Amino acid sequence: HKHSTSTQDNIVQHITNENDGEVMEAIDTNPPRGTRDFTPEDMRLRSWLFQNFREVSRLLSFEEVDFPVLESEALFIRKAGEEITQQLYNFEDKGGRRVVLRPEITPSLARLIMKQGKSLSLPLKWYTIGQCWRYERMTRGRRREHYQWNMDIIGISKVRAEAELIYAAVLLFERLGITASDVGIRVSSRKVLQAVLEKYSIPQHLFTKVCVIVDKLNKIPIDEIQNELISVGVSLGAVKGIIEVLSLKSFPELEAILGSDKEGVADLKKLFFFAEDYGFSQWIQLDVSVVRGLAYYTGIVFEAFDRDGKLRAICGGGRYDKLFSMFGGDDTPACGFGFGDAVIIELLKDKGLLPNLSHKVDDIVFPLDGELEGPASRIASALRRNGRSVDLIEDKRLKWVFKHAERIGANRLILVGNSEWQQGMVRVKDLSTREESNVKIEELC
Ligand SMILES: OCc1cccc(Br)n1
Repeated sequence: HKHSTSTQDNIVQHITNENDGEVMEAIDTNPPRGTRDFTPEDMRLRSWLFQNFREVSRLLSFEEVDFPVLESEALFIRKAGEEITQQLYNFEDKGGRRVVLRPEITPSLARLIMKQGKSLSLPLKWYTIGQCWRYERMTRGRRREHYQWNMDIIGISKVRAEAELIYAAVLLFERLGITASDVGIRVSSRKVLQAVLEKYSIPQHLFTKVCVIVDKLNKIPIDEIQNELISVGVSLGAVKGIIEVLSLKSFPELEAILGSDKEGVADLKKLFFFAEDYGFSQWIQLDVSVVRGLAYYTGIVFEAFDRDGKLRAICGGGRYDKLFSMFGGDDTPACGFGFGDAVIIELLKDKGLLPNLSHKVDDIVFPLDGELEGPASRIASALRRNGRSVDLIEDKRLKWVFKHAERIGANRLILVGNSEWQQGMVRVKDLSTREESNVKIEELC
């Protein structure tokens, strides 16, 4: 029997075990704060999404790789004040090592590439789908984990690599039924911001901090952006200049301020030129306010957004040519993107594009009475060896079995009955045509 005492968080049920009277507290059935369980229905949707990630990766000849979710904390200690490094899910393990549940994938990828060194032939195109973590005070009640599809191209310095990546994201959207009228991709280059800082002779060491602050544009009030820029040492004149450039949305405007020979402008023009051949021109737009919030981006950056403006960025990425040297390795050109598993599902819901996925089984095998359980198992295992998914049912009434067959969308209901079995037959009901017939065992598979 149970008696309940209410505590701070929830009703704690003390179930008194009638055998030895020991009071055992019922477990809390919720997963840890900020994490999710995936029921079979949830998992079908997630697997459907991930299968699309994998298929696009295959179409672009990317190879799958994987890394531990647990990483050394040192991989993510950066001084640029990024949100991602201020919310590390970090702890000390029993060996006294400072470790984290990784907040992103790219540093692990760079670590593995550095580890393999000269034995790797470049360029390479790698992808992975992995769970990433952050430890955010629950004041904001946001998730603490999500899965990210990462695509990275290492060893190509030309803008062709960014075009391949943006094309991969567009291909994924198209596969899910999303069009360029649902989603746009804002594109810019940090080299543009670099040029602005040079124009106002802002010291180079402020570059990543300025990028991280400017990434908050349209997320926090503009005067807070200005105050943060000033607080890291940017002059008021430069702040005005930065804000002005960030509002630019066309190449003529940009060239008027920076000149057309600037590397950043040339890269972007090339990307827009490639977009014609790839067929994703309708998806991309120049938007200099896009900088992305990661310290290590150095060139073209991009992020996909829903044109209704209701959701956070769907995916984002860019070029990070300095990450390897930051880790003490050789300079290696690199670019990539991350694509989370949460915002895209919200977008599909909003657009009525969620797929209708049900539990699919080929055959249900059911012995009509007790002593036919052996033959039923034999039939089930033969069918399974022939690649058919089989649900072998026992201890149920026939009425339940028929309903169950309908519920899980089985193709055939195979009833093992005495008289048929004596003739080496079983009764088969085709659940799509509703036809019933006796079938020889050997003709079943
Ligand atoms: O994209 C930022 C991020 C990183 C780790 C976990 C979650 Br949820 N979100």
